[in-house]
Amino acid sequence: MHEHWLKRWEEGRIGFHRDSVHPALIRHWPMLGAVPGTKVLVPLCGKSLDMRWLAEHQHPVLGIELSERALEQFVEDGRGEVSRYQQDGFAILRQGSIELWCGDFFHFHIAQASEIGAFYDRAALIALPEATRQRYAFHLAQLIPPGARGLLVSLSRSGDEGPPFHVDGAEVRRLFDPNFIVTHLEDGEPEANGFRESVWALVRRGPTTDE
Ligand SMILES: C[S@@+](CC[C@H](N)C(=O)[O-])C[C@H]1O[C@@H](n2cnc3c(N)ncnc32)[C@H](O)[C@@H]1O
Repeated sequence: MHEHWLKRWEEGRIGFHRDSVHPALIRHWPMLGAVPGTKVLVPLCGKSLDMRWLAEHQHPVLGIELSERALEQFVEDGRGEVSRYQQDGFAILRQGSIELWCGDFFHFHIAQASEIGAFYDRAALIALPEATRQRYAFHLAQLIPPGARGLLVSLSRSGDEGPPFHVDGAEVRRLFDPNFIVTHLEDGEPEANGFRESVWALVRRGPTTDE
């Protein structure tokens, strides 16, 4: 699967990339209750402009992405000095308050996640095949402290060829319920290609949450 994504970036087959900030982020992030200053984890981040929006809203960002090309394109399109360094086997690019870790999300571990207090997933869960989605939900829960919040933009679709993979509401609940309080926020309009996004708020369960 890694080869698949690297090849897509090489060939510019990145139809998932949006040229504008996702409206669900703008609409729902402020209500989530993530305090400004809280660092946001963005798994499988691509070169998403949503990271810039988060940074502009006083959230340091930590994105993780397999493709170096994606991350180089992100900083090229941005403003400000870029620093590059290595840490724990990841090549890291930093621009302003955005740090981009190049490598496999599943190799990113709790010791590196100490400052993370929120997360944002748009098209990360749905980029992964079924068995890996289970692993993803568990891994994310390991990285997120109790009480931390996140926004998930998932996708259901007709047909079973992926990525993007079909992830319905029942699966979102099945995957995340054990470790998160899961709230359905909205369903997007059905798109001509049969895709339909759904938006969810997640709060990491733990001693500080009520449920
Ligand atoms: C569907 S794209 C979504 C990108 C971004 N979230 C967005 O909204 O534009 C999925 C991204 O995940 C990356 N990816 C896939 N598997 C990964 C992994 N195990 N670790 C890190 N990145 C991964 C791919 O290279 C691709 O850029």
